[in-house]
Amino acid sequence: MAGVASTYDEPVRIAVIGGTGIQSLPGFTLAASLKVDTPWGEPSSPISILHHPSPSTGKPTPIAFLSRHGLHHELAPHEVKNRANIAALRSIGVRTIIAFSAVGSLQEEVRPRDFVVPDQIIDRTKGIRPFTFFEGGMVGHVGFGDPFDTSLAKIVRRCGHSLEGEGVRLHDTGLLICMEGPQFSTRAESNLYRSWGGSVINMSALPEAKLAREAEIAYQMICMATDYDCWRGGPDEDVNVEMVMGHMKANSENARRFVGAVLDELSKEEHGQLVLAKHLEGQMKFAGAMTHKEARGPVEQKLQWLFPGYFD
Ligand SMILES: CSC[C@H]1O[C@H](OP(=O)(O)O)[C@H](O)[C@@H]1O
Ligand SMILES: Nc1ncnc2[nH]cnc12
Repeated sequence: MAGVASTYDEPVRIAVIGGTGIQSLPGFTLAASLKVDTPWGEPSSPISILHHPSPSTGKPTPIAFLSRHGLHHELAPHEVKNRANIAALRSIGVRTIIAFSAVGSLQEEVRPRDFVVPDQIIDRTKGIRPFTFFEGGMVGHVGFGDPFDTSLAKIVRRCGHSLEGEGVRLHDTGLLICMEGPQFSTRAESNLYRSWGGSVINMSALPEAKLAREAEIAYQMICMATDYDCWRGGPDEDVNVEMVMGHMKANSENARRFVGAVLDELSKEEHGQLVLAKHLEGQMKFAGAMTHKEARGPVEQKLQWLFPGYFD
């Protein structure tokens, strides 16, 4: 990009991952566009560093923005460069991610254009996406009982509620089904997920959330419903891309306001420790050091890159 810096000297702590219909975050000042190479390859898109004025100090807080499906939505859900995305964000200092996703609703009360802050996930991906940093000679296990960061979730919910009455409808919790795709579900699958108590469905939460946890990054997804999948009506009402994009476009202003409110709040000094994910710091030093030094395989070098000093 002509005239835009390709480096950024300060660590960037907060990132937004944009999904379907959110390939950029207008209204912020573009300070740099970074091409980060990682041992897992290049991320889905260059990382934009945006300046966001902190409401408490007035100083600009840098925010990293990454477009999950590429700058022009060229990556299918199973082609998203999840490991490179998370590794690249961690390498520039990111410890908090707000991820955005267009989802199908599995419940009547979750209406198209409603927002949901999910608190649980059921994994219905098919194991074809690379889903861990810990393979190829170093074994690591990390807790995932709460797949989203519970402290971050509280802030996100508060911000969403502050916009209620201005066109934003928010559901505080939800069970997110993450399916493989790219084809949408069958009616039988959609009804099965409803019988499990599923609230919403997408194709992108995993392995993104798992990799963020492995990378010691606090992660919360904000979902926006765009359809009722295929359980509710006849074939005429089934989800299709036009429907998803139509609702995303019509409600994009609210989505941006929601993300903006969360960034305003996270930029406050009082959230400094949370934004640095101090509660997760160091967990992989032990979880990832299971494999005896002499027995480690070639992945060790990659993990040294991701966690400098952890596995010396
Ligand atoms: C275009 S509909 C299916 C597509 O939409 C969602 O994308 P994202 O989560 O990145 O907003 C869903 O996960 C699928 O990838
Ligand atoms: N019905 C649906 N299924 C999976 N992902 C989606 N994203 C938006 N709507 C969806």
